[in-house]
Amino acid sequence: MSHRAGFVSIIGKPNAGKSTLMNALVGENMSIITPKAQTTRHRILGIVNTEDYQIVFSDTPGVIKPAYPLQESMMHQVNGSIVDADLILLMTDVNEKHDESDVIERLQGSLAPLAILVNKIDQSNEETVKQKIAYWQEKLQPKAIFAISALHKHNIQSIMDFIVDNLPEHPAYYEKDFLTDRNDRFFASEMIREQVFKQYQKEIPYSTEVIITSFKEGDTLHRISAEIIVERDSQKNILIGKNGEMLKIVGTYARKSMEEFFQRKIFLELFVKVIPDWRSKKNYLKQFGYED
Ligand SMILES: Nc1nc2c(ncn2[C@@H]2O[C@H](COP(=O)(O)OP(=O)(O)OP(=O)(O)O)[C@@H](O)[C@H]2O)c(=O)[nH]1
Repeated sequence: MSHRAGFVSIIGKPNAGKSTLMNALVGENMSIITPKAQTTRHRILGIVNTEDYQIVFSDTPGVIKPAYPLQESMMHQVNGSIVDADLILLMTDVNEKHDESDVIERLQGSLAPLAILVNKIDQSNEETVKQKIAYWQEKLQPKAIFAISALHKHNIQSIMDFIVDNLPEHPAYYEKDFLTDRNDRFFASEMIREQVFKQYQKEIPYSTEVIITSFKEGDTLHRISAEIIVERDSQKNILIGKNGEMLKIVGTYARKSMEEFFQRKIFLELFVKVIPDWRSKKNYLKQFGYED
């Protein structure tokens, strides 16, 4: 059989479980996962290679109506990955109460085959799952519908089989040892951002960006320095916490994630910096990698 390769985009609302699925499919923790919506801000490629095929997955930010320029950039990345897709996986939460018209609108115009994934069935019952499947069947007539639990890796293999069956015949797009388009600095910054999303409430996570200012690689130890950027002095105080306690917690957990990811000891230094309104300023968004 000849070689197959293609781009598979995972699209859906915030919190549907896209990053959890991508990690389950790729078998690595490429995308950070938190209980808060809008955790993923960039399109991230995760690549699965075998001798016979190459699947290039795109995890994408959740579809929202953008309220500020950072979110506009996030939605450009969603559109880009829909345009590129050979196959689209539409991720939906079985318990989603709102209609998903904004997601469906974005998919219009795409000719790529569509599979719908009804996720989090571990938090549902047979009757509801059946109703959801019937709903999506009628609404979009997809090529396939899967009831899954990304978290418990339930039905993941059926999705993989479907994808491989539907991949176009094509030579590999990337070298076969290539697993992602992102570098170690990106993953390091994401592991810090993950802790900011987990440890703080309200607007702090959404007002935060993480910049790696120094990354010195060693055989047994990586030395990493990072700046956590917030929008206001009040946020800086919350981030640091009384006697620096909160920042210490972020640093400890982020360091542990990094040690596991890089399989090295990590020395991590964190600084907090205020850049007023960075999420709305094109020059900062560009500098932070959001505008292409
Ligand atoms: N119970 C249950 N929870 C899940 C499942 N899949 C994902 N989750 C949880 O849902 C939350 C959101 O998961 P993510 O994978 O970050 O969702 P996402 O769609 O990438 O979110 P955004 O980055 O906001 O677009 C996390 O707390 C996950 O653990 C599932 O199958 N069952």
